[in-house]
Amino acid sequence: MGKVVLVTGANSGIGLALCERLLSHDAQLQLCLGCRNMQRAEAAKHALLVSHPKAQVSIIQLDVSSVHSVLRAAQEIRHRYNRLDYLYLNAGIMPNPHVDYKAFYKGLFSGRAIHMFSTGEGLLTQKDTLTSDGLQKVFATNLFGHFLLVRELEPLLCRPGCSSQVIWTSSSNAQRSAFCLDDIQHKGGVEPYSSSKYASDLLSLALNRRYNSQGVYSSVICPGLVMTNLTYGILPSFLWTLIMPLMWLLRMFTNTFTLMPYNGAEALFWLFMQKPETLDPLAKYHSLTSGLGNNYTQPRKVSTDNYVILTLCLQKISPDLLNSSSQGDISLLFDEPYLICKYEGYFYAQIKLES
Ligand SMILES: NC(=O)C1=CN([C@@H]2O[C@H](COP(=O)(O)OP(=O)(O)OC[C@H]3O[C@@H](n4cnc5c(N)ncnc54)[C@H](OP(=O)(O)O)[C@@H]3O)[C@@H](O)[C@H]2O)C=CC1
Ligand SMILES: CC(C)=CCC[C@@H](C)[C@H]1CC[C@H]2C3=C(CC[C@]12C)[C@@]1(C)CCC(=O)[C@@H](C)[C@@H]1CC3
Repeated sequence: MGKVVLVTGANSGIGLALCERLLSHDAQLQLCLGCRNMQRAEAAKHALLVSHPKAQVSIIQLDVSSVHSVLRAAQEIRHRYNRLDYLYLNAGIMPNPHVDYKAFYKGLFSGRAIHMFSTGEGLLTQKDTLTSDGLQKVFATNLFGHFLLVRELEPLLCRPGCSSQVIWTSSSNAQRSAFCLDDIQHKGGVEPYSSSKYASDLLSLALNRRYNSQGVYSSVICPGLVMTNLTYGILPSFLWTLIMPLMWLLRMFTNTFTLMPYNGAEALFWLFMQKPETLDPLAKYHSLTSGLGNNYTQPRKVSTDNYVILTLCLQKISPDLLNSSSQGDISLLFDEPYLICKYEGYFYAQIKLES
């Protein structure tokens, strides 16, 4: 049986480009596309089969923002496969983005212009909404649903004598300043995207602590700035077309302008070929494209110094261990040295504080 790979958000952008690259590399793969929209999923499957007619590609309906959908999809995946070698947690959203042009012009003439272009730091805000579970949508999509998926697929990921990889599509937009322990869903802020990506970096560290001994290795990547549905939602397309020559020029100064989904998928693909035991749990793997168009992957330390290192150790406990909990309320109970985050009295996160 070939390796089993599940990719969330596989029907477009970086996820779809990754699937193309994986199938070109290994024709024996059993590739499962985790998508919320079946029509878009079928179109993606069709496109993959046109270039790889013999490939084994299946679809699982999965809305990562919905607890019910994740639980149902995980059950179906456990039924279909007896192993999972790679779990790509790639689906992500940045709803209703707004560019702060004042900060942009200020940044242009500061010494941090390149940093601003490669991280988007301080330039973007978003308006979040609620899911039907009553959770903040960005948190539920980019982080919580994926966490539930990992937990629910544990029996396929943790197999004696075998190793598996969990790979998060994070971002260099992940910022410590956007993440607040008292508000992990980012209910009260305007940078839920940045907050959710920072939390995914922390969560990946925690997953490594918890699962490495069972052969499961978690990594985070940043694909760079890639032109996809997500980025086309930030500026009107005519503006992107206008500034495109500038973006190609900027590649000479920052290799983070990968621009094409194929390039953005570089680090995701690179990780596929690594021995997971050799990976650095404290690294974020960046897809980079040089001015001459060469792709490569570079590990950079996840920014965890100069402030408290937070380790999210997420676990599943029985409902009776927790008392009252209202639907959609991820509440935090302080229990030194842990913060316990609960959801429907069932899932909770232990956030250990270290100095
Ligand atoms: N583009 C960029 O510059 C960067 C992107 N990223 C990250 O890369 C990842 C992929 O994004 P990208 O390819 O750019 O953008 P796309 O919008 O092209 O892809 C996002 C994918 O996620 C899927 N998705 C969104 N919400 C859900 C959900 N609730 N359940 C299941 N699938 C969902 C989308 O499905 P549907 O088609 O149905 O909407 C789509 O397939 C994201 O995590 C993003 O944050 C990180 C850094 C930079
Ligand atoms: C209006 C003009 C002339 C320029 C505006 C440029 C910004 C819209 C653009 C500059 C850096 C970009 C960037 C991202 C979004 C668009 C920018 C802010 C991201 C935040 C997109 C999502 C990610 O995850 C990051 C890695 C990107 C970092 C750079």
